[in-house]
Amino acid sequence: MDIFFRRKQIVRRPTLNSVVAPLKARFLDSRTSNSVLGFFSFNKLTMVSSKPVVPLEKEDHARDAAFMKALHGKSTDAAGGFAAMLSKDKNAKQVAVDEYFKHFDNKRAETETDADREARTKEYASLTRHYYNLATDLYEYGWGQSFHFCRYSIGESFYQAIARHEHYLAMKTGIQAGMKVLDVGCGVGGPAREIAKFTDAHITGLNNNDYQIERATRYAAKEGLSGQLKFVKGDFMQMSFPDNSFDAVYAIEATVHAPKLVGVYSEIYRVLKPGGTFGVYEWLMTDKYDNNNLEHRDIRLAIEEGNGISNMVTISEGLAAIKEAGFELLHHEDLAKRDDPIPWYWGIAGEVKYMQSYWDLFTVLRMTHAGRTAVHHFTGLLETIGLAPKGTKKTADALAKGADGLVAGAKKDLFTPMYLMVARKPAN
Ligand SMILES: CC(C)=CCC[C@@H](C)[C@H]1CC[C@H]2C3=C(CC[C@]12C)[C@@]1(C)CC[C@H](O)C[C@@H]1CC3
Repeated sequence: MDIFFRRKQIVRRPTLNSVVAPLKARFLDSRTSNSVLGFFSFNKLTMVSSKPVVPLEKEDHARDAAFMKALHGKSTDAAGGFAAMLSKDKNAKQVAVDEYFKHFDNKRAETETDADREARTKEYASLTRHYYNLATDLYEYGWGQSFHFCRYSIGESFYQAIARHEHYLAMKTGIQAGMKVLDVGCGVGGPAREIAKFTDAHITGLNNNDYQIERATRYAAKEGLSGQLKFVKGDFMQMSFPDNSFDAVYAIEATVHAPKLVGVYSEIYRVLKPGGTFGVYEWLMTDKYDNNNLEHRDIRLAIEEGNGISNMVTISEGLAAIKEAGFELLHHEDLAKRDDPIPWYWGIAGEVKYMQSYWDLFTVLRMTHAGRTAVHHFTGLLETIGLAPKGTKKTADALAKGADGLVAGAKKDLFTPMYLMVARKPAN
């Protein structure tokens, strides 16, 4: 409480903190007495051939569902990202902002230590969940409902290219009609809907963010796909599915949120049937990345902060992780290295010259520097007049900084968002 005097009388004026603190307390985990909005407990470890890989955060689905309701309320039903952004609860939003940015505020590449990175990985699930509590509406507004990059060809529209990237992974993973398929880190379900229509498979989307699950479920129903698709809440480092439950598994630019890739790949291996295939587009630093090089570290940290990532690793580490999980690697390739006429990052780099049709203009302008500057000022204005909750501009700025990191990483050949790995769980 902050105290000030009015007409010789002491009046207690609630500060944002005095409102937010009880809200944080409401989401305390009674079992651990940790603030599970941010902290973790060592109750479980992922194991690879009986070796512990990484401590896992304790899950609490009831707490997450309550927080989702408090923060997003009826905005789960809003027609588009921008409309949804305006109707959040401002105190809950402050909690999400604090819980996400505590991992990155005042952290600089110059002074970053291994302990900073380790602290982030210990809270991987809360970090990512809060990132998507903050970023999902902006993603939908600026990009659509498929949260990934893609390759582009001449004359192809933005959404056609996005769908083609999804079809390609479905094809490489061998997804067939009637198969039971898992989508790990499904976002709001754009790829799952497309792949379900493309292949006639049954797809389960796994996601740790309740808001995205609500939106994914609603979009699937709207397209009449509820019988073919379902969306399940859960941490991909500790899945609730029994062993050997899926014919195929895919993941599109999602497993990078894991604290350790071998952890999530091992869970995928466990739930996949023997002989089943796993296909992934992975975000990785290339093997040119040198953690002792300040410029490289700066780029990696900007990508992590702007994209909700606790610990991004290199291509060699990604390949080692998939093998360590037990997979037989069938194919691996950096698709960013294909000889494409249009680079994957052109949209976020604001290179309008690559636009393929005037129809794309509306989509593409929102991704460009000009579009981002407009969002920066507009969200600032909306916050000032009280139409958008505090933290909206900070989130938009972090996404923009992350986008600059992605472009710098791509141009310096330090980063790829489309390292394709296709792997098989050996048949018994
Ligand atoms: C975070 C991971 C692992 C994957 C998401 C990939 C992309 C869909 C996003 C990465 C950077 C994002 C940005 C936007 C949309 C979604 C991404 C391309 C915006 C264009 C949304 C509108 C904002 O005003 C600017 C954003 C820049 C970054």
